[in-house]
Amino acid sequence: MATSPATGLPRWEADPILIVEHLFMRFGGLIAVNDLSFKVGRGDITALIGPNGAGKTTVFNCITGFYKPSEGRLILAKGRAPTPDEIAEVTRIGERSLTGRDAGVYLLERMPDYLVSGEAHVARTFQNIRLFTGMTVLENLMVAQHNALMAASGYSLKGLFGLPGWTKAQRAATEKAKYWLDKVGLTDRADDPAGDLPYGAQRRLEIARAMCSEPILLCLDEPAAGLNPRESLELNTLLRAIRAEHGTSILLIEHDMSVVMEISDHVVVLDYGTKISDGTPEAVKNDPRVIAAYLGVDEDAIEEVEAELHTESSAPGASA
Ligand SMILES: Nc1ncnc2c1ncn2[C@@H]1O[C@H](COP(=O)(O)OP(=O)(O)OP(=O)(O)O)[C@@H](O)[C@H]1O
Repeated sequence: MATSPATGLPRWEADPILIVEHLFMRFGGLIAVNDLSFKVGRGDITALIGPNGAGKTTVFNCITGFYKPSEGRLILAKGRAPTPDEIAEVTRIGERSLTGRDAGVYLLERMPDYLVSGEAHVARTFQNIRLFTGMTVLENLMVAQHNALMAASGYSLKGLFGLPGWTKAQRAATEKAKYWLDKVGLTDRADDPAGDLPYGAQRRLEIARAMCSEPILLCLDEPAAGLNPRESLELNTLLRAIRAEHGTSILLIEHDMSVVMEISDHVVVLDYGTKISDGTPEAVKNDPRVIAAYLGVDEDAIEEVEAELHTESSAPGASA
């Protein structure tokens, strides 16, 4: 577990990039997310897991501005952990963010999706792949940089006349697209329609597209869904490289436990919209409430699972 050298606390406590506080999401009478609080450590890979219908995608939709939460605060901290005073100040003044030279505090629940991605630099992928299937692989990565190119054009005709600022921005966008094509192993498919790629390659392209917007937090909704074991291993390598080489914090929803347990620093478990466990992969894996939720047993059976786990771990020769 990555801990802060100064405090010995896990990184998600010592230096959170995202703080989810008392999040509620109601759809009519259904409470999809019920008083959820957790933190995402800066530079960590954090997994949000739970049985089907637990509320995971709803949490993503709240963080990324697709849904406006019924209640709760979603604090994104750019640069460094915010002080309680900074959080209180931005909340009090009713603004979406408070930004300085080296850091910024964003209240994501106050921001529409295009500002969550464009200003707070939170990018996401979807459970059902959403590429522009008729465009080429390269074009998909260029479209992802549309905001930066529009800004360079001064929202004017500069681009049409090929003025230097715009030409430079366009070259930088092409270079970035090439870099990510190489990273995800799709350089030789650059000119093929994205829809022609095999499923695993489309998933990698989605991640490359998200990375082209230079996010500080990358939210991946089931990135390993539909991948074969070899592709799952490649995904693990790609996500580790993104974290190591770009310092991007990653929050992922995943059902594939080989991915979750292998690469996560921190795991948060939801069941029926409520957090039932939060800790290292090892701690969560052995939490009787998590085992019970996945096995679909009721509250009474949790004690039995707990007792069984205890017996197993204290049996002679049992490994820790
Ligand atoms: N827009 C919506 N309107 C009404 N109910 C919704 C809406 N979105 C989600 N729900 C409900 O909220 C609950 C949580 O759904 P959600 O998709 O967040 O779960 P999940 O954990 O992501 O599930 P899965 O692992 O199957 O993708 C479900 O009961 C779902 O039917």
